[in-house]
Amino acid sequence: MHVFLLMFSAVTRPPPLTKIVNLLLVSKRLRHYYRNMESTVLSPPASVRGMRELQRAEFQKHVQIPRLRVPESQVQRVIPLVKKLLLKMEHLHPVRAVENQREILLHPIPVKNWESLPTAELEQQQVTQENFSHADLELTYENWSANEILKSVLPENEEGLSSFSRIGHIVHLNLRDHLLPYKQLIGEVLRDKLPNCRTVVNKAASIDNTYRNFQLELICGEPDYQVETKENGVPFEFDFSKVYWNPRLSTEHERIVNILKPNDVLYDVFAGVGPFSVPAAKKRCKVLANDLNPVSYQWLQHNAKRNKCLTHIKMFNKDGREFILKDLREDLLERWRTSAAAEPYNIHITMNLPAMAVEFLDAFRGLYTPEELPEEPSYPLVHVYSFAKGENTKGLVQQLVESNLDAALGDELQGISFVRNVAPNKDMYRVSFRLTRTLLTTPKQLLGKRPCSTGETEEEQAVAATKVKCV
Ligand SMILES: C[S@@+](CC[C@H](N)C(=O)[O-])C[C@H]1O[C@@H](n2cnc3c(N)ncnc32)[C@H](O)[C@@H]1O
Repeated sequence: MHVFLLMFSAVTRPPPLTKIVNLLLVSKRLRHYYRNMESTVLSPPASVRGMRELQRAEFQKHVQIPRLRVPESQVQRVIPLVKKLLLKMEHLHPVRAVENQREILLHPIPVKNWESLPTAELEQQQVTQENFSHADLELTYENWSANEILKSVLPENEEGLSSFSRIGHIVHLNLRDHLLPYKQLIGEVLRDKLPNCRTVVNKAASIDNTYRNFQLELICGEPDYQVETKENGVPFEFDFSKVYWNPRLSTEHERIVNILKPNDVLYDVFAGVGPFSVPAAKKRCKVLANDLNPVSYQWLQHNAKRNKCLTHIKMFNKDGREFILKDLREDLLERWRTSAAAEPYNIHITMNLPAMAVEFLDAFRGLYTPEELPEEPSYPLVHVYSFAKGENTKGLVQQLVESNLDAALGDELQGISFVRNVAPNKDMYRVSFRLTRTLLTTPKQLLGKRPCSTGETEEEQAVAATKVKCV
C-alpha cells in the first residue's frame, strides 16, 4: 500500500476533492446498481399520482441525460469502462447509432459531469471531455416497469400492490380495499407489462365454497380461465375459475413429493387437480387420488394422462370420508395382505383441505377390526393440513388434530411444520403423524373429547374445546 502511494505521489498530482467525491460515488454505485426510482429524475411525472383511468400519454416526460459520443470503432473498448454507469430502462437501448457515431446514454444520478467518469481510462482510449455532453431524452409509458408505473400512480402513504400470483396467462390479485378504485388501471398496467399475461382477475370473496376454488372478478383482459402452467417442472392444465390451485403451495408440494420414493404408496384424500398425486405417480409411486369436485376430478385425469402416469394412479370422485372408509381401507388392506414378498415401502396419506381436513381424521379410528390387521403392518404416515388462528398457532393445530382424533399424539407425532402465513394471525401447518394399531382398531367413543393425557378435567376440556376452532 505504502509503495503504491509513493509511486502514485511521485508520478501524479493528487486528484482534486470533487474528483475524489465523484470516484467515491462511482465506487459506491459499482457495489449497488442505481435504482431509477431512487430519484425523481427518472421516475414518471408527478402528475400521474392518483390516476384512475390509465392514460399512457400522460407518462411522457423529458430529461437531460449525460452521454458520450464515440466513433463506431471505439465502442467495444469504451463500453466496459462505463458499463455500470449505463442508463438502464425498459425498452431503451443505452447504446445507439447517431450520425455515423455511437451515442452511449449514461445514468444521470451517478454521472453529473465529465469528472464523474473514469476519465484516465477513457482518455487512454482517446475519449475526452469533448465527447461528453448532456441532451434531452423523451421518456414514455414504455420505459417503466409495472412496478415503477404503479408506484408512481398509487397512493403514496398507503401500502402498494405487494404481491400477486401468476397462473399461466392469468394474474391473480387480492386487492386491499384502498386499491379497489384503481383496480382497472392496475389490471391494464399488469397486462401491458407482464410477458404472456392475457387475463387479470381479483379475488372476489373468501374461498368458503366446498370446492375451494377462488371466486374471481375479471378486471382486465379475456375471460379465459383455462390455463397451462408448470409446478416444480410438472405441466398442469385446468380451469382456474372452477378448481383450486394455489402457486404459493408449490414448495409444500415439492417437500412432500421429495420424501416419496418409487414404489411408495400415496393416498391423496383432497387431491385437487393433482399437485401431490401427479408428480408422485410420475415418480412411480402407487397413488390413489380423490377429489369431490367433478371438475377437479376431470382435470386430475387429464393431468395424469398428460404426464403419462396413468399406470400408477387410480382416481376417485367422492367425499373424502367415503374415500377413506372404502377405497383407502380396501386398498391398504390388500397391500398389507400381499406385501410380504414385496420390497419395503412407505405409505403416505395427504389431506390438504386446511379449513376442515382435521374433521375427517376420526374416519381412521376403528377403520379395521383387530383381526383384520396383520401382525406388523407398515403403518401410514398422515400429513394433515390445518389453519389455526390466534397466538400459539402451532400448539392450536396439535390440539385440533388430537381432539378430532380423540387421542393424544406421542411418539407417533413426526412433526408440525409451518407452511405459510395466510392472514394476520392465521397460519397454515402440516401435522405429520403415524397411524397406530390402537388408532386403527379402536373406534372413537366420544366425539370431540380431548385427550386425557393432558391432565385436564372434563370441565377444562370443554373450555379448551371452545378455544380450539377450525377457521
Ligand atoms: C385446498 S384444495 C387442495 C388441492 C390440492 N391437494 C393442493 O394441494 O393444491 C382442497 C381440495 O379438496 C376438495 N374437497 C373439498 N371438500 C371435499 C370433500 N368433502 N371430499 C373430497 N374432496 C373435497 C376441493 O375440491 C379441493 O380440490
